[in-house]
Amino acid sequence: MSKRKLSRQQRWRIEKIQAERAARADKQSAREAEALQAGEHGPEVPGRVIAHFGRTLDVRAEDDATLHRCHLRANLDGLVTGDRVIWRQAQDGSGVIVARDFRDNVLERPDPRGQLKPVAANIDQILIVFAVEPAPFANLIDRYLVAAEATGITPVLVLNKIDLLPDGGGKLGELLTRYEALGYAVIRATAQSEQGLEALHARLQGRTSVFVGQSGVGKSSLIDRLLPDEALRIGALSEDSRKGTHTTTTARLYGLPGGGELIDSPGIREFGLAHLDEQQVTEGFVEFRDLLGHCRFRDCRHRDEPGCALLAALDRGDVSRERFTSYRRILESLKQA
Ligand SMILES: Nc1nc2c(ncn2[C@@H]2O[C@H](COP(=O)(O)OP(=O)(O)OP(=O)(O)O)[C@@H](O)[C@H]2O)c(=O)[nH]1
Ligand SMILES: [Zn+2]
Repeated sequence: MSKRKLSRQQRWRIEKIQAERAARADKQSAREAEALQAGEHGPEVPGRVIAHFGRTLDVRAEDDATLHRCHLRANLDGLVTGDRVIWRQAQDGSGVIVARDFRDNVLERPDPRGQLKPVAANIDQILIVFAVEPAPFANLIDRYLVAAEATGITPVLVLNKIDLLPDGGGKLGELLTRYEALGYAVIRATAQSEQGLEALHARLQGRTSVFVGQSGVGKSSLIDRLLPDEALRIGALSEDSRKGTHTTTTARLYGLPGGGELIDSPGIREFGLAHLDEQQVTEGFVEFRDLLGHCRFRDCRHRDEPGCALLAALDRGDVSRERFTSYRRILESLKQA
């Protein structure tokens, strides 16, 4: 047998395997389509993914907020917590997801191999929690803001542990005024008392939020207060997921008793800056945006170039020294990473 013939035969085998695989997938789709057509499922209704475990997902019906264990139609993939979907209910209360709605946005995180993976979708705001103690190190808030800006999701600053704040607000008070002047919402909170969360409750109403922030700032304490009923916190879990290890890793959507929704997972809490490039960092500084494109050189890197619009704004005092230094430091740290 000639070499060429052999390779043709190999090709034929591969094609045969692929055809068989496609046929199997078609068959499954056909079975599903048949079941759907036979009226074994109810009408198409909207829902939201509140957790997912591979090809099995928990979906909350939008009309009555009931939870349903659903599986995916064969041709649908890559759903994440927070996705809005169209699904159909089976007689036993389970369901099949038939379509995914457009996403307003998606939060991504690098997997262990460094590849970006979506973890949650349709988030209205990223609550960046920091605290009086441990005090945020220089640039920390800017780092989070830049990372949040890159997702297109609105960042909100939450200063926790205000019970530990010195009279007059101290240095942190000044810092916050600076961010408020840039247009960021700043919420003051303390997990020490129920009244300490009033501003936070108001901000969470009617929105889907995630909490991020450095270790020890009180994210767990705040979330425990917001979801006081433990049953509520695990209420969404079905039998198998409670037994499995998924609970600690996958993102989950919780309805807050005071209104609003929270998507939470250890991975989301650690959301940071790892995967940004220089342009994203530059655009992540909101006060730079109107200046970008006005430098004399199109490829200006805003270091010491003549006619740099950013440096001119810095000289005029329109851009704060602290923020500009922070910008430089963040770029430096990207190079080292
Ligand atoms: N004084 C004071 N202490 C607080 C407040 N919120 C949380 N703490 C304390 O701060 C410590 C850290 O709180 P956690 O809720 O575990 O912080 P975390 O952000 O979830 O930390 P990680 O789980 O490491 O990410 C705990 O000892 C809390 O009791 C607050 O508002 N005021
Ligand atoms: Zn420039």
